[in-house]
Amino acid sequence: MVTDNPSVVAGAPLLSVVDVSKSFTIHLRGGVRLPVVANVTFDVCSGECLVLGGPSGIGKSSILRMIFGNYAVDTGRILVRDRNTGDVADLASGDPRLVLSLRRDHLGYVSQFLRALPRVSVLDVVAEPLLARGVERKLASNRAAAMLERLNLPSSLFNLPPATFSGGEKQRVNIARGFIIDHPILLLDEPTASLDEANRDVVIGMIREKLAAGTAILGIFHDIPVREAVATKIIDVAAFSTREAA
Ligand SMILES: Nc1ncnc2c1ncn2[C@@H]1O[C@H](COP(=O)(O)OP(=O)(O)OP(=O)(O)O)[C@@H](O)[C@H]1O
Repeated sequence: MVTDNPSVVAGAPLLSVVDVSKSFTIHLRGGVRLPVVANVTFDVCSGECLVLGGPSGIGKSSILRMIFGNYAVDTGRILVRDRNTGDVADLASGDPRLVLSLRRDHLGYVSQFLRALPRVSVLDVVAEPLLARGVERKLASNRAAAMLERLNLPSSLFNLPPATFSGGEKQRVNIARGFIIDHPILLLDEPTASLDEANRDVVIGMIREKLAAGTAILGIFHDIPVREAVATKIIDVAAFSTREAA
């Protein structure tokens, strides 16, 4: 990591997960607790793509959701480092305002499924993160269109809401929205699961560009060619599991 600020430790991780554990309480089953992971500990540095591996149901998506603040952690810390100042914030113990500000400035997340408001056009769905940061509408729309064109989404779809799109089309909209901002940390939950080979290759290229620009990426890729193309390190989440895979 290159910085002019002496307070920043060169090569310090942008994301550190420290001794995190998580169990779910199933209220419909009389409050039974299902432990999922414990002692989850790893770092992700600038330019690194750490892949979470392991069997279905072992807790990979839950770890991403905890890091994005969608799931609360039971114990442990999720440390997000500011790459300019070196300041570190613990998302795990932060209030919702801290979580929102870390999402705005540090954490991008591409989930498996697009959650879009009804009647909002694809262009607006993708441009929204830029508009929220004060980018002028025309410029934001142009950048959204360029991103969607790169992902081979037909321009005839740009002004439609994505609710009725195919799985692969929705996934490309989701990727465009997640990649349009240069977040220092990017969380990817199977971003290529519904894509054909040509579009998968486009996404591999986009991920590699982010890495070259210094983004710290944490991802889940069941697709082995994608994993091999982008991973700098793979962690087997079974090592943190507290139970058998589902
Ligand atoms: N909100 C929730 N409430 C209750 N249990 C949950 C919840 N979210 C996840 N789980 C359970 O936690 C376990 C881990 O799920 P998770 O989705 O993290 O696994 P995964 O490794 O990502 O699986 P896959 O590879 O199939 O996507 C599963 O047994 C799942 O049923």
